[in-house]
Amino acid sequence: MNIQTPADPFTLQRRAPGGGTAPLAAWGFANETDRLTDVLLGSPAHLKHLATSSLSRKHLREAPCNIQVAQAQHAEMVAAYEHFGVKVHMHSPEPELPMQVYARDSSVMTPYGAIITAMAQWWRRGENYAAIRTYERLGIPIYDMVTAGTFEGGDFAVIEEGVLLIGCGGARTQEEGARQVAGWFEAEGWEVKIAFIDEYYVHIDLMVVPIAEKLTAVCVTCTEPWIVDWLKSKGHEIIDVPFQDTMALGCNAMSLGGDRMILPKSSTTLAAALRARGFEVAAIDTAEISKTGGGIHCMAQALKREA
Ligand SMILES: NC(=[NH2+])NCCC[C@H](N)C(=O)O
Repeated sequence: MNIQTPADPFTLQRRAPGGGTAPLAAWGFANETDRLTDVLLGSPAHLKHLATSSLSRKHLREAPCNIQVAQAQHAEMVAAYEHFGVKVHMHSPEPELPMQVYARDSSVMTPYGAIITAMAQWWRRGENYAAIRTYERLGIPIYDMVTAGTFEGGDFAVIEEGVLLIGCGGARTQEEGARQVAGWFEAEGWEVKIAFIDEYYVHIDLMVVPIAEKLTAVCVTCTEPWIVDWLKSKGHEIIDVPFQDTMALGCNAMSLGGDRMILPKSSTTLAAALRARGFEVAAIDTAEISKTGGGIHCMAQALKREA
């Protein structure tokens, strides 16, 4: 007998106030390291190199992004997901949205539905509205929307099942937004920590990124020691990514589960550490895209992972 679970209907606010929201049946994940089946990406069709952060400003000054090369690199990344059998879903590209390629930030997927975030920079605010339309089109319910200040998805890091690390640099994710999201997940029974970071680093996913169960990539040089100790206290092994690689988005990789990883070609220390552990590694040249301030993890939103 084949009993089909009824899909959860699209709604703009699925969150049960006070906690106890049921996980989605057809979408979502328990953690960020199970086998990825569906990913949400953004098109680089309208990508522009803007001075969005210290890092992107430096590249803009020295050697601006060649957009055509960046687009070709993005296509290779898409091919890598497809090669690994991951279904790729795309936001509808809009010419007014120059940073839509960074699909991590305008929303975040959770076990209970998507959160629509609140982008800090004016040229990214429209991405939040576009994201609502994307989730409606895909039939994925929205858990809730951030209404307290700003919150960007790169600062939402599911460390393991029921454990959340929220980055708060002030310039992108503000403390008000961080506390609102923290409150929701505490009500759901999660352990939540807020990491106050310097705005130079933009988002926490520059320096702390899940690889596999109890295995996390961390730039130990720029990550507060309490975070490393906290991860270790949970039994996580840390792969230390060198500072220079980290600033080239080398820590900003995407776990596909099943000991498979997509990471930037330049991230040779992380790649060697993973290969030594028997991982299958897809190393993509994303150097041109990354001049605009983000990497592989910033460009991807896991919509569904299977245990
Ligand atoms: N999740 C991330 N780390 N995203 C990086 C986004 C980069 C983009 N240039 C911005 O400044 O908004």
